[in-house]
Amino acid sequence: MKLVVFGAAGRMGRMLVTTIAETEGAVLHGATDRAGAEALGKDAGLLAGVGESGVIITDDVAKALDGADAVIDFSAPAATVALAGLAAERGVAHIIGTTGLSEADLAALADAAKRNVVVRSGNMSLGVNLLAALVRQAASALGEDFDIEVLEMHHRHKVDAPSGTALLLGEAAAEGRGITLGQRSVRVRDGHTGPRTSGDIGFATLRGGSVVGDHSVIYAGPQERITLSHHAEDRGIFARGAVRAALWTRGQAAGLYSMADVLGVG
Ligand SMILES: NC(=O)C1=CN([C@@H]2O[C@H](COP(=O)(O)OP(=O)(O)OC[C@H]3O[C@@H](n4cnc5c(N)ncnc54)[C@H](OP(=O)(O)O)[C@@H]3O)[C@@H](O)[C@H]2O)C=CC1
Ligand SMILES: O=C(O)C1=N[C@H](C(=O)O)C[C@H](O)C1
Repeated sequence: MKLVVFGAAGRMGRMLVTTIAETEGAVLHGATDRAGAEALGKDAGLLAGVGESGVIITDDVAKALDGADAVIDFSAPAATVALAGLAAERGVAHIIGTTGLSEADLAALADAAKRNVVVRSGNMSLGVNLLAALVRQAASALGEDFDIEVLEMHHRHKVDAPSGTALLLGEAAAEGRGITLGQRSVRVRDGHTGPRTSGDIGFATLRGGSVVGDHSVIYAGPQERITLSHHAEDRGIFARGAVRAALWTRGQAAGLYSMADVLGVG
């Protein structure tokens, strides 16, 4: 499969270039980054530290997509939405790891998925997608006397909150409870908040240092507490999931898929 890495100079972009070089059946076909980025004109493999790839990082996305099978995109919301249209026009499958997407962004991606194969997940790792299935199951088994709180910590450079993974886990808990997350989520608490409303799903965000990604779902009940957690130790887990998703798209019908579809969990 001929793969393009969009946002190739980023933390995940460089990890993706490395993972593609290590994956049988995957070939780096193109690498792009933002107009004006310092990395433009550099070899993507050299920048990632895996040796010369012969693929030069460009801001000409249309040209990079030419002849490609899939594009892997861990960038920023506006860039992801713009790319969705370009990829759909060319029939290049779109693997989306970008988080911090608004409702309008998600609607635009769903629209592109009517005519293209799109895989989107707030977390591409096997562990988190398995955790989501466990979170759903626990939420369904426990009643509203168990308060659900989602806690996450990430590195100091992360720009969106709550994390895509926290929202994915919150959605899983809401599904287990048979409720709509948007109507019951509490994403910020500050000042005199009053007591907790039974049935809400709360979120708490920590930022600092070089933490790759820690997530816990806490079920706080009367006199007991259950915690389900995942600790990401290396970005390679996300990149391997994304490349696996790209290989999985071969022969799939147009549609919006999740990592649970790719991994067969959940
Ligand atoms: N789903 C998952 O499993 C995971 C998701 N993520 C998500 O992936 C995204 C990227 O994370 P990370 O790699 O740490 O961030 P970085 O900031 O390191 O990388 C983002 C890259 O995208 C580039 N970019 C930004 N805007 C554009 C644009 N308009 N066109 C082309 N390229 C653009 C950036 O360029 P520049 O720096 O010049 O702006 C940068 O090279 C985030 O949303 C993060 O939450 C991260 C890890 C796992
Ligand atoms: O920005 C990150 O780094 C990460 N983002 C994703 C998220 O928002 O959950 C996935 C992972 O936790 C790392």
